[in-house]
Amino acid sequence: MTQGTAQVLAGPPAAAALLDEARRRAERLPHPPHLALVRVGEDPASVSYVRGKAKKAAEVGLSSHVHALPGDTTQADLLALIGTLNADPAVSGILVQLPLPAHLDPEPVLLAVNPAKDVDGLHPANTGALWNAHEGLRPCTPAGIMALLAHHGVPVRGQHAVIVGRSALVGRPVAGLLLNADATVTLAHRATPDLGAVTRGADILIVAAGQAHLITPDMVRPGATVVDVGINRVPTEDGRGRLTGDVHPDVAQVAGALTPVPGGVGPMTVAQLLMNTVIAAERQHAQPEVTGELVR
Ligand SMILES: Nc1nc2c(c(=O)[nH]1)N[C@@H](CN(C=O)c1ccc(C(=O)N[C@@H](CCC(=O)O)C(=O)O)cc1)CN2
Repeated sequence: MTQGTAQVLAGPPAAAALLDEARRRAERLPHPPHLALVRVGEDPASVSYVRGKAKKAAEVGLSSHVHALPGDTTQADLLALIGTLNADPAVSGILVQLPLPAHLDPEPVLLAVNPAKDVDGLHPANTGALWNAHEGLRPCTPAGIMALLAHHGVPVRGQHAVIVGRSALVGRPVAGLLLNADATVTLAHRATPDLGAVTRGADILIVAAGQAHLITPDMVRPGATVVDVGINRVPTEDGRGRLTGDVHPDVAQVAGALTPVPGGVGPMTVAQLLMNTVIAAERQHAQPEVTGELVR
């Protein structure tokens, strides 16, 4: 590490290691694990993320199918598809790409996925397992963050981790994972008074607030590890826009280590999804009664 410039916690090498492990474990199964990707509507970011997931699945020897439903799909039709995928023993994992169009309620949809096939880790059976440190499937971005820290040798045990943002997709579950890894955890959010006073106490600062450059250098303890989960598209003169994180680039002058955007946490989300699909397939192979309609 150069003085005054944070070590870069790059996502691609950590993601490659996770994908290698997924490929090796998938090869040991009698059939390639199958991932069902459900997308409703044509939101450009969702189209791109789902395409990326299917492409990476093929690269590691998993089969996948994109169930692309029209934007005016009803809640009943979406639930019927989930029911069909739950009942199909050839389907190892089911992912419903978020966000869903505004007329659909995501909660009953996530609740309908068989927890054993819930490779997004968002079913209450899996979030409950996470908070009780029981076996289950863990949400992809949070588990990817833990794998990224481990890959780069960042210790977690005994560290004070501060998380900014309490979303179901990132903030809440990453708090549970850090707690399970013996960190002392503080969860900050939009109602936290004097956010800087809280973030300055962090050895590990995880920012998932969805607000470009929310975290400025004065809010970071010198030498801290900073994980930027933000993906904000900001306008550029050429009209194409540019991705930037929730952490101001000048934080690199203060932090000990920092994840870039893009190229940090993002690739870990996809790699962890494929790892989760392999884990789900392994458990279903060992315990076939959790597939099909028997367990909901
Ligand atoms: N059902 C889910 N929906 C969504 C999730 C999720 O985990 N489950 N996460 C996000 C989107 N997402 C995956 O779905 C995702 C976001 C970002 C990346 C990524 O690799 N980002 C790149 C930049 C990509 C770009 O140029 O646009 C990076 O950060 O380097 C992958 C997946 C919301 N929905």
